[in-house]
Order: sequence, then C-alpha cells, then structure tokens
Amino acid sequence: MIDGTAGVSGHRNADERLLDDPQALAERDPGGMLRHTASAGAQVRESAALAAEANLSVLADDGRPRAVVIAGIGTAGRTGDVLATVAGPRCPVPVIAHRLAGVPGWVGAADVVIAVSASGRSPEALGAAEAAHRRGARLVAVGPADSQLHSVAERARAPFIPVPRRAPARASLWGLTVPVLLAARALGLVKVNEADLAETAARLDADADRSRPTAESFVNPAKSLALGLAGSIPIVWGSSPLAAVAARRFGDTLSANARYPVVTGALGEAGRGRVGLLDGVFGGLAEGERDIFADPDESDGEGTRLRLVLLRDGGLNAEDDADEPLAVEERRADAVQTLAERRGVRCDVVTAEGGSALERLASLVAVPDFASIYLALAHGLDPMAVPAITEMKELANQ
Ligand SMILES: O=P(O)(O)OC[C@H]1O[C@](O)(CO)[C@@H](O)[C@@H]1O
Repeated sequence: MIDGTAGVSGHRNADERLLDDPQALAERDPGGMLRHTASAGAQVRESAALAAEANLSVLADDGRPRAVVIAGIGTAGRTGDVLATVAGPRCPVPVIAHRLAGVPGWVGAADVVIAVSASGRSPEALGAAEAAHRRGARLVAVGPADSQLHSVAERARAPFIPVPRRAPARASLWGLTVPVLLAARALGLVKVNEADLAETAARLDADADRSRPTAESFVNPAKSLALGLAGSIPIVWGSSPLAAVAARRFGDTLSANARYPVVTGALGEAGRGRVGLLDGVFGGLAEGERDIFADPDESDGEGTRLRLVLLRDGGLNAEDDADEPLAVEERRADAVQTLAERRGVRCDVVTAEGGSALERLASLVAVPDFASIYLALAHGLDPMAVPAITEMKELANQ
C-alpha cells in the first residue's frame, strides 16, 4: 500500500448503477452527507431565527463602517464571497473576504470584522476575532455555542450567533451564511428581507427534493450532473459575479467530496485566458482523436476529457445592481457554449431561478452540491471522510 492511502477506498471508474440503488447509497454514505446537504433550507430558517435573537442591531450604533472583513477559511471563507456578491458592486463600503489568521493591517476602530468558523476553532477565525478586539474594531462572530470563538466574542462583548455544528463545514454553508448576511443587513449594507430568506429556504428544499436519493438518475438533476462529470476534468464557469461564487463553491465540493480536480471561475475572466483550455490536450485535441466506438468502461485515463459546467445567472431581478449589462453576460455565455460545441466538448448548463440574488445563488448551488456527493458515491468514496485533510492537519501540526 502506498503511504497515506489508509482509510481511502473507492474505485477509479464510476459505477452508475450505484446511484439508483438507495440502499447502496446509504451504506456508502455512513456520515449522512446527503441528509446533511438536504437540510440546507432548514439551516436558512434556523440561522435566521438564531440571528434574530443575537441583538445584531447594536452593530449599527456606531453608524456605517469603513469596511467589513469576513474572516474564516474554507466554507466559512466562502460566506464572505456570498456577502460580497449579494451586497453587489454598488455597496457603499468594501466587503472583504479574508482567509489568513489575523486581520489586514489597516483594520481599526472604524471597521467591522465578522469571524466565521463551523467548528469555532479555526486559527484564521480565532486570530481575526482576537485581532479585531485588540484593535477596537466592531466584531461579530458566527460558530457553535461554547466554542473557542464563542469565548473570544464574550470577552469582546461582541454579538455571537450560535450556529450548531451537526455536519462538516462544507455541508453547513447556509447555516453559516445567513448570520453573515443578517449582520451586514443590520449595518445597512444588504437588502435581504424575510421573504428573500423564506423563498431561498423553499428553493433549497425543492432542489433537495428533486435531488433526493430515491429519485432515479433520469429525473434527478444532481445524479445526471454527476454521471456526466464522471471520469472527466470539470471546468465550472459562472456567467456573472454571483454565478462565479456558485462556480467556486462547486469547485470546493467537487474537490472535497468527490476528490475531482476542477477549474472554476468567472466567465468574463476565463474568456481572456482559460477559455483556451477548450482547445487543449483535454479539450478539442482529445475530442478530435476520440474513438467514438471505444468502450467507455475500458477507458485507461488516456481519453480523459473536459466537461464544461456553465452556471448561467440570467439576472432575473431587474433591480439588481450590476457592473455589466445582462446582455453582455448572456452573449458571453452563449459564446462559450458555441465554442464548446464546435470543439466537441460536452457542456452542462445550470440556469438560475428565483427573484432575489440569494435565491438565485441557492438555485445554482443546491443541485451541484448534491452532484458532488453522488459523484463521490459512484466512485465508492465516502463523501464525508477526507483522510488527506486530516493527514495534512497532522503533518502541518494545525
Ligand atoms: O469552519 P471551520 O471549522 O473554521 O474550518 C475551516 C475549514 O477547515 C476544514 O474543517 C478543513 O480542515 C474545512 O472543512 C473548513 O471549511
């Protein structure tokens, strides 16, 4: 056995049949990642209620801040990206996701730091909360009750939103995100209202239902997305800043749950460089040389191909602030689909639904979240246990 493979099991080729066998799915998902992911809508409702009890209104006592820093790593760090995109380009103050321990050198009494950690003990969130307190910045903390982060918040007399820890951080995105948004709302920086939260939760519930383990692959959007990606190198591009956050989120879950390498980003940026991938070894060159009669089960990896997942926003809300006209984003999204088609690169499109930015984001995150888990399960990988992360922590002594 190669050193470090202990605890890793699975098979290189995806077994499609597993996905339509609910019992096999349950056996291969002992930690219940599918179940935890299906709780996304409930997480929105629960965190909204918890935030309502946390007296966030004190944040507004000192007026509008100079800047807001969202401090955390991994999924906790993603909440900062969500806030930045929901706040939009017209947000009157900078919203900065900060992923290092501590806070940027310029943070001081005029600023707000929102420290986020699913475990309540990441060095990044703790370091930021302590630094914010030392420098006299306004602090808000989000994490489990009775955690180290909770203690720092108490010492700093800062509002704390006690988000229960029931699952790995990546299955807790919504529970962590809602308090961050509501803290920003208390500061007057985002417009998220109760109806937006309720509709987002309902959207997450509906997508969880469509993606449930008992829904077969041909009617289950998450299973079909997973099967399409099996064996390929996924490229996930978002058509708008909001869709790009969803694309990066899919990169997180494809890597951690399914352990697939993935290229993610915003289509605007990709169009000036990375779109060249479509011409390359795994793109047009692979497609041109592919033997269409070859048995896909005999694949030895040489035929590895790209698969493009395009997350299209569609900017359904006319009141949305945007730097770029919707028509530009739409033309770019149409263009990349044409490019992929011309080269024979397969492309899946997920189109946002819903009115508010938050609901649209949810509609681009929910099905891909499930797809990443189904892809893990199709390879016989436990989507919850990631030995490499544990080993990395041990070796790096974190
Ligand atoms: O949210 P936490 O507990 O601060 O952890 C940060 C990140 O570290 C991990 O736990 C990995 O160590 C991720 O799953 C998580 O997103």
